[in-house]
Amino acid sequence: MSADRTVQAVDPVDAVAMGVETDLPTDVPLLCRGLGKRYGSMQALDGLDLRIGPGDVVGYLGPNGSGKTTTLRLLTGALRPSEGSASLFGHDCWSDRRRAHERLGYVPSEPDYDPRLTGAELLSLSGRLRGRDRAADREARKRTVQRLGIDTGRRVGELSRGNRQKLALALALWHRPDVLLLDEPSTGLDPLAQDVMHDLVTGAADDGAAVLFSSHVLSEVQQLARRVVLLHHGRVIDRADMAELWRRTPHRLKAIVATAAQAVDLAEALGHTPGVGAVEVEDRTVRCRFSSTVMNDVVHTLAARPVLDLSVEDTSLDEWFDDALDGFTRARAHGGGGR
Ligand SMILES: Nc1ncnc2c1ncn2[C@@H]1O[C@H](COP(=O)(O)OP(=O)(O)OP(=O)(O)O)[C@@H](O)[C@H]1O
Repeated sequence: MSADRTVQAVDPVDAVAMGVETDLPTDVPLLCRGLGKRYGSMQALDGLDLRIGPGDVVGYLGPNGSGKTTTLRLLTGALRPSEGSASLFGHDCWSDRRRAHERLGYVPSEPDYDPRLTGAELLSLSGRLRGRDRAADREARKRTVQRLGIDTGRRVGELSRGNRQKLALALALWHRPDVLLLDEPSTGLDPLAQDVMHDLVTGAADDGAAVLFSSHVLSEVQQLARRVVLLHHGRVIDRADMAELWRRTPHRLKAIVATAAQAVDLAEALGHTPGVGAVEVEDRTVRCRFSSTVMNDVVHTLAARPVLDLSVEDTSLDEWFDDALDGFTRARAHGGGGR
């Protein structure tokens, strides 16, 4: 087999694992291969393999200090890797930073712009630095600013944390980047601004951007991410596809009916529905767990009865997160570990 055919046949991440050298693929928006970073003797990131394609949205999770910001800073070229490489569209994030970052939008965890500049000045500077200052570009900046509700006449030093975050989002998004990196993007945002941010990020992905965002807000991750990667002490300990997590993890249901007798009747009906488990009755309240695959059966059972109040909790990500961390901690206690 020729070298070219080897490159086409083998996924670059797999290729690294197999010890096959490939060129950096120019059609892959974001690729990390064995990426590592040491601060002195402390290994903050260890052997990260990650590939993100167009339109993919990856939630990057992990406890404090697990290496999320370090990864994002390696991808922006602010840090030099100690091992491995990171590339955007085939351009190395450290040695070929200028080209790598032409199509990048980045929201840092602590936006620290020159406090003397106004938002308008920063946005205009961003346009000039990108060589994008035509009427259409100025219009795009205006639209993004309006969506986020930013007063661009104020100096950065006078802005609240939330308004500085909105400005960081505008700077990252107005030019429609092909790769979007967001470090805890909802920090400081009120619920309305969080919704706008979610719409903007989803819109960018729908337009084909590859998105990697870190977050501690699991409900937000559940809403935005198509995949999740869990980091602990600098190492990936689990990865999951959100669609698969939705399918396989149970929902928790709580229904309140008018009388204790109705509660017993509902519990019996639910108990006879395949896919429903852990049915409990307490006075007028019925609780159970069910998987997404039997959602319609559960709805039919409920619809035939006089339910006064109903709540369904989606627990997929919380349970996965807790289980994965528990499993990793137990494995380490027994001398193992995981990637
Ligand atoms: N400049 C630095 N010098 C030394 N150690 C650092 C430096 N930056 C980060 N670290 C250490 O590297 C590890 C990973 O830090 P990092 O900020 O990447 O974690 P994180 O997952 O983003 O955490 P958080 O969720 O709290 O933001 C931590 O132990 C941190 O103390």
